[in-house]
Amino acid sequence: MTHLSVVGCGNMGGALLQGLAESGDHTLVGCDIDADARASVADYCETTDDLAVAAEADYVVLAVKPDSVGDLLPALDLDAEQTLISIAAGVSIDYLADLTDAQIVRLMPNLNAETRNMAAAVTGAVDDTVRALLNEVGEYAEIQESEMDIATALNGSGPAFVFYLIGAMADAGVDSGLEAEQAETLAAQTFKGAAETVLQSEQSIDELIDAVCSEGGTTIEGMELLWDSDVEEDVGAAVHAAEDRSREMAAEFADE
Ligand SMILES: NC(=O)C1=CN([C@@H]2O[C@H](COP(=O)(O)OP(=O)(O)OC[C@H]3O[C@@H](n4cnc5c(N)ncnc54)[C@H](OP(=O)(O)O)[C@@H]3O)[C@@H](O)[C@H]2O)C=CC1
Ligand SMILES: O=C(O)[C@@H]1CCC=N1
Repeated sequence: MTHLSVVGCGNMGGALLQGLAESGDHTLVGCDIDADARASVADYCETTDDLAVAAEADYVVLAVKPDSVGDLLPALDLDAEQTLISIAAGVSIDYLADLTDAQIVRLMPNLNAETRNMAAAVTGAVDDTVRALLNEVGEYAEIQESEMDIATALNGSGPAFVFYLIGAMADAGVDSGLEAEQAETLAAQTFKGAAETVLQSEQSIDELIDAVCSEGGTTIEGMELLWDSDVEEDVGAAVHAAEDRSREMAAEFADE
């Protein structure tokens, strides 16, 4: 039985607790200074505002804003038998190692943990318990720490980019007369199904696009507009803007 605590039960810490609560052989504690944040995860775990209680866990997920890590981590006072799992964007293992004796795992999760569809990137002292926890809430890739900035952009920030695209597709449906709720369901389910198809199919993305485009049909009209546009470059630029910011944040912490 793994004893896991999550310090910071906001958007991401809360999503992890929600996803983990639905399965697995572990006890969960959520620690937050904010009463509303504690209330939001009370269905999924024991809650506390006492850092000392969170610090009793074998695995401690640090899910506070990057700026809070420097004050909070020394206060947790973890030992070498414990594992710290930091999800803070831009905060390096070297920076964390100066502040704790614990084994250090650096994880870039995403908000889809709450539905157990998380895509995560992980590096550092990853052991089988960490792997099992990540398997419970989705898919993960073990990467080099040097790849953390692009992972932060791709799978950490990525849900926001996808939400935006779902919104744009749904808005087009509303423009043409669908009810907002129907349009959102159709757009979101289309993304969900297309993602599952990409994951399960042995065909390439281009082959899958081709499979939807009937000759002289509807899809090719939209695809030709997309191929002639800057959308592909713009989506790539959005990912790289987030990657650049992650690198910039890492440099700010390295200077501290
Ligand atoms: N949001 C996301 O999708 C993702 C976020 N991350 C990373 O996760 C981390 C958290 O982000 P996010 O969940 O969005 O942030 P939130 O602000 O939503 O959550 C952070 C929570 O931590 C609480 N907190 C602050 N100080 C303490 C403390 N000393 N003890 C206990 N709790 C405390 C905050 O309370 P209060 O509000 O009162 O300060 C807040 O409830 C960040 O480092 C971010 O880089 C990583 C991947 C995805
Ligand atoms: O926007 C952020 O900084 C965090 C990290 C990745 C997703 N949210």
